[in-house]
Amino acid sequence: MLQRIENQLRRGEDVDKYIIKDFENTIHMKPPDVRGQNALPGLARRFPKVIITGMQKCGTGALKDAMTRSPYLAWSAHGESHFFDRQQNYNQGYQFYLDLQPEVGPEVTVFDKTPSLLTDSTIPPRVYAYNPNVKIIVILCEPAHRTLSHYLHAKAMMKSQEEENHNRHFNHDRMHLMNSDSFEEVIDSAISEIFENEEFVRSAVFDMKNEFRAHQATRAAFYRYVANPANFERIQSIPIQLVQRGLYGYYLNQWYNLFPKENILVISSTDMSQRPAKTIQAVQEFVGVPQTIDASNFYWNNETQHFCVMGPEETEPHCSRPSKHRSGNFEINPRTKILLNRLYQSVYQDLVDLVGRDLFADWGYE
Ligand SMILES: Nc1ncnc2c1ncn2[C@@H]1O[C@H](COP(=O)(O)OS(=O)(=O)O)[C@@H](OP(=O)(O)O)[C@H]1O
Repeated sequence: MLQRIENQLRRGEDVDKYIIKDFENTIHMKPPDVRGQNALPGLARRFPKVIITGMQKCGTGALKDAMTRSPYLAWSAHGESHFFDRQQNYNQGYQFYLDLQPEVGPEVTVFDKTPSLLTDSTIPPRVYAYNPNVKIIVILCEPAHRTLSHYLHAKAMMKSQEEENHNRHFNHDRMHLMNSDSFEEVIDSAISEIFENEEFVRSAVFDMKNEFRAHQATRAAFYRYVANPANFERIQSIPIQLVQRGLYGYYLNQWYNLFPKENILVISSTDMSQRPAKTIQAVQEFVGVPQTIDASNFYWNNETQHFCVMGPEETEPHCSRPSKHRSGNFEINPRTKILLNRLYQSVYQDLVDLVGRDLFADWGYE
């Protein structure tokens, strides 16, 4: 298995020179019997054949809600498994993962949705070691807006955790930033930290007087930062995560290096949001289940400005909750938008090289 992963990782080029390959001690070497378990007759827990790996805050919840309307698709009643990305879960092995799954018939495909999987370099080899035939779904959204949505989400989570006096998986040492600082201040401080040792790039990114031309240097410095093992712990802190998780091309490349292209479906959050029926039809085709979810399962909700999903008959409709924390209620200030655009435009081509530009025309990057 290890040799197979190493051979696969050698296929990629260019972006790969920044990629971490030191995963030997981080994976379970013996794969589970996915095929045998999933072929059991009658009701049984079944291993996920499909994983929605991201992107966090890009509409993974809406995608999951729509998918679970199909009688041929099911996900865990425990919610996001965090099996591959939380060491305490992964250490417990595949039986632990199986125990989280729903009991369903053999005609049902179980899927996992854990949107924090996409942007952690240790995860793709773990998922490959689990099942090299697994199908991966990734939903992507405009990365600058994603940082805002992630910030609001983190703040709201932190507030509710404080209220519950509940110390879950947040890094409280660094969370002081989130308590007092505005979104703009948090982004400034994250960018300063990422380019702490890259004076030329840092000055260029923050320079509002001159046209930004340092795309190549910014890309290289950003990738050096995320690939440096000395930064792995810092990357887990919310201020850095907000910015680092927009490196879609860099992280997607690690999945494409391991898995066949036809096993990865990348969709756009704009499509999910504006054309949910078409999107979910593409998902059903990719997963290989009968087309049971179509336009009749969606209706527009003016209050949330999103489609709600309904059906089959015996189930309640579901609409995303209107909330004052929704990023659609906020504007990013123009200077912060420029900073974030400079970063993400510097790395945009790596994403385009993998999945083309058609999906992202509405980002305004061209
Ligand atoms: N129905 C529907 N269709 C498409 N997109 C929708 C829908 N409802 C919500 N949204 C968007 O999803 C954003 C939340 O993304 P996630 O569900 O991936 O968040 S999470 O990572 O699971 O917390 C969420 O971001 P925020 O509004 O900032 O919360 C929305 O932009």
